[in-house]
Amino acid sequence: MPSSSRSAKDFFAPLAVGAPAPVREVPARPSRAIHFFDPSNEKMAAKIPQMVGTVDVLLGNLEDAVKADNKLAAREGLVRIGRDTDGLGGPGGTTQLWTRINSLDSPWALDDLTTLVPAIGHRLDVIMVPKVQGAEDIHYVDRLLAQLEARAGLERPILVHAILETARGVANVEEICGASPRMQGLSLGPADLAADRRMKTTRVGGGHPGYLVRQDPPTSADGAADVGADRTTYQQDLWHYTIARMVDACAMHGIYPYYGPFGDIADVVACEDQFRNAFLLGCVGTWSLHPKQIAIANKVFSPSVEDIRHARRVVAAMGDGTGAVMLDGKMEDDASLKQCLVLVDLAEELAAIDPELKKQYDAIEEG
Ligand SMILES: CC(=O)SCCNC(=O)CCNC(=O)[C@H](O)C(C)(C)COP(=O)(O)OP(=O)(O)OC[C@H]1O[C@@H](n2cnc3c(N)ncnc32)[C@H](O)[C@@H]1OP(=O)(O)O
Ligand SMILES: O=CC(=O)O
Ligand SMILES: [Mg+2]
Repeated sequence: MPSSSRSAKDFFAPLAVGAPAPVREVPARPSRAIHFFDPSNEKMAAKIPQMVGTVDVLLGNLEDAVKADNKLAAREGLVRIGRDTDGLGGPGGTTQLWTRINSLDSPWALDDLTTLVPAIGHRLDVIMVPKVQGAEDIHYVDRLLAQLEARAGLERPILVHAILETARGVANVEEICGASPRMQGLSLGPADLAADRRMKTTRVGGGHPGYLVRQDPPTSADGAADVGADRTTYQQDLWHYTIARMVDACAMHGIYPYYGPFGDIADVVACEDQFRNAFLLGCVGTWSLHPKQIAIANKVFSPSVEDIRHARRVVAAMGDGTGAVMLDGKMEDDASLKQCLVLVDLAEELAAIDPELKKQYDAIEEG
């Protein structure tokens, strides 16, 4: 039952006469990397046509990281790219086209929506809304999009993705996810969230060496603790709590969770670790801020050949899917089978759009 102020019977009704019918199920389209670009940056914009087909999602960013003086140029640049780029966005697109609009309290958000939907609404797959505080923000966008879609004669609804980057947004995460059938997913916004929570960090995502636990001190023969002794410390994940909440809220509402930005572009190793933590916890993808983060995201958010080999063995060993069996000294049953099916299904979805991955997964059967 969706947590919305609308009754269950009205939940899937269009919000404006002539608007397309809302989706009943959010399409599971691969979106391992949501690659951000600034459409007002001519060098970046020029690279977009050749990036189609090399990344699951291209996102024209209009919000933070676009200078205030360039907001109009970014919006217009995105309209041009959406209109003129083959294979980008819409039902037949090989790469999805998303945008991140400006925040709803900014001077730009209204014009972002009223410009983009009539101009390139047929190409736009998902609109990312930043700094979402509660269901009321989604309801506002939901109704406005329905009106704009009706006026533009669009045949399919544009989906909505919220960034979780305020304390109130985190507190309201379940109602945000259930606020509209348009809700496609959520991304973690660690930079704004850190500021809003008054965390004492200065980074865009990732860990912090000060957030750690330390091994207990050794004790001497008389039982005294030697607190000055060298002790191993273990850096902890600042984002574990929020990602886990986000994953549960998304799973409950049948929508998709994503990690967000990793700002240390040079540290490709820690970036991969952060992405993998999110993947293992249930996220389906992440943002990419720089071209070199696309390959990292594609690698991490595609199940490994080893995992698929194992998952297929469990599926085969479990026969009709009930009971318990032993495989390599380990017990497998209905629950581990379900985990394996998550991986096998994901591999099939990815293989359908990624020929290189398909070759690797197909080779498992031969080998
Ligand atoms: C907290 C948040 O809100 S995060 C989301 C908002 N932030 C963003 O969207 C940032 C997007 N990324 C960027 O702006 C840039 O990648 C930066 C500023 C991080 C680094 O930019 P640069 O210093 O130019 O990077 P670098 O010199 O390595 O770029 C190499 C090439 O890749 C291009 N490039 C860099 N980033 C991108 C991108 N995101 N998309 C496409 N091309 C890009 C550059 O234009 C450059 O092209 P060139 O070889 O023709 O000169
Ligand atoms: O928008 C992203 C963030 O981390 O803030
Ligand atoms: Mg932000």
